Amino acid sequence: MKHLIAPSLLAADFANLQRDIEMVNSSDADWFHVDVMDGVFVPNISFGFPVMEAIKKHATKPLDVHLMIVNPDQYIERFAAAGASVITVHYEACTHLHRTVQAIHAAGCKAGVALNPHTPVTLLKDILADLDLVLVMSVNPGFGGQKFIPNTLHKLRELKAMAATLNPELIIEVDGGVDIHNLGDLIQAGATAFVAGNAIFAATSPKEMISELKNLNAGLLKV
Ligand SMILES: O=C(CO)[C@@H](O)[C@H](O)COP(=O)(O)O
Ligand SMILES: [Fe+2]
Repeated sequence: MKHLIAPSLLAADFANLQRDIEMVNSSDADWFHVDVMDGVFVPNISFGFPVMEAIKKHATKPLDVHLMIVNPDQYIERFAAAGASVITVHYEACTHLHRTVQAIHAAGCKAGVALNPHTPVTLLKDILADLDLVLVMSVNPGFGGQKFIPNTLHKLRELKAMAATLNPELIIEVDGGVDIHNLGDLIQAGATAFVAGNAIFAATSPKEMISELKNLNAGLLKV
């Protein structure tokens, strides 16, 4: 299956959000990546329900919601009601991760778990079969426009090997510092979905950059 591209609206122009959403609607992108930050789990605050509901009103593609918040359980149903298709919680923010994943599924969404750069993928072994997606953070969460951490490539390879036996359908998403230069290596390492903020919205033509990212021919790269 062709890899998925999820432009991160964190890098969009919030004063022209509808324009940027419509650009993504008409592009080769697959999902909208929606970064929710609470100022507690991460040292930054992005936006909450009113903005997400406004995004949902205009978006014609699924919302891939990345919750960088403590106590995500408290808000699963509200994020589902606000239009999330995928809800990803952080491993580091969940005491009862299995229960949280069940709650995401009960709310009718795909369930994802995100790992900070320091968190080993092996910690997901006993829950991998219950997940739809694992999001491997390739920067420390909290900000767009950061530099890609190269160790991510090892983590992706390890996760791909684990998923081959435990959950072959798993979507392996990578988030942070992804661009046209490292995308090929990331595909080869096993990632199947790519978040990109700066690489898209700071490009001369964001829509063309989405097409370049989407159509990078992984077939020409030896997987
Ligand atoms: O979750 C996050 C940051 O915490 C990301 O989704 C960023 O928004 C990605 O931005 P770039 O690194 O691609 O600019
Ligand atoms: Fe994100």
